[in-house]
Amino acid sequence: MSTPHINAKLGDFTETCLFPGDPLRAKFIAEQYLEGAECVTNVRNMLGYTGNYKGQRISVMGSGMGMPSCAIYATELLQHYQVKRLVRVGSCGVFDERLDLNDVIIAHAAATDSSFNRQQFAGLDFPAVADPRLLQQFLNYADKSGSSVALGLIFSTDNFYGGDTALWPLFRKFGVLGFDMEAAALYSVAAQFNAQALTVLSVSDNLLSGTKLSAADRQSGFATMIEFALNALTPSA
Ligand SMILES: O=P(O)(O)O[C@H]1O[C@H](CO)[C@@H](O)[C@H]1O
Ligand SMILES: O=c1cc[nH]c(=O)[nH]1
Repeated sequence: MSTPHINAKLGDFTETCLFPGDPLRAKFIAEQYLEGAECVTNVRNMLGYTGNYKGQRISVMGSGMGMPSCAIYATELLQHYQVKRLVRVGSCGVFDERLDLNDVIIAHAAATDSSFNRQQFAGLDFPAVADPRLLQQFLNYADKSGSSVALGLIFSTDNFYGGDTALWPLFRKFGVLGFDMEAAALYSVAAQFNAQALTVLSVSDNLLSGTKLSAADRQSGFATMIEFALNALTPSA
């Protein structure tokens, strides 16, 4: 079987799939962290892999950038490939002086400027929230391992370059830690298919200081976030 955007066979994906935006980050995770990783899909170079981490099978696939792309891959994985759990391991920009490059954030919910969720939900406001059991699992692992993670809201935007900085005080007041471009749609697509989703982000852009990671670091860095997510998903391994 295949879908318009995935050419894997049924059974090639495991129930749990890491879901970075960058397909080359997916390749990096597979090659650096998964034993026996095999590429299971490559349509449009949106690479997906399955391998073993500490003896447990796990998949990783790119989502692309932005909510429309993320929603296409999430839908096909959940609807056709029997994936049950999507964990976004993404990058983000922050405007909070307590956070800096490479810090790790867990987004328990996402506000958005996108109309995607209203289109999904009959024009009404949808609460884009992480799966509570998966969130608890990650928080428990953070406590147990002493991992430093910030827990908060994220703002998923359609507009990487055009954000209005005048909104930052409002966002701060409401607990928004930073920006990504996918979490809000990922959470509604997961809800639609009764699946679990969580977003973990590593800071790539400090919007206050203007410091930012290189393209190479966004592709092949983020070890703290990647190892945190893999270990939180395999706590007994
Ligand atoms: O690094 P990824 O996971 O792609 O996430 C962030 O990076 C991209 C923008 O550079 C957007 O997709 C944004 O959400
Ligand atoms: O959405 C994003 C991702 C990374 N950095 C940003 O500033 N925004």
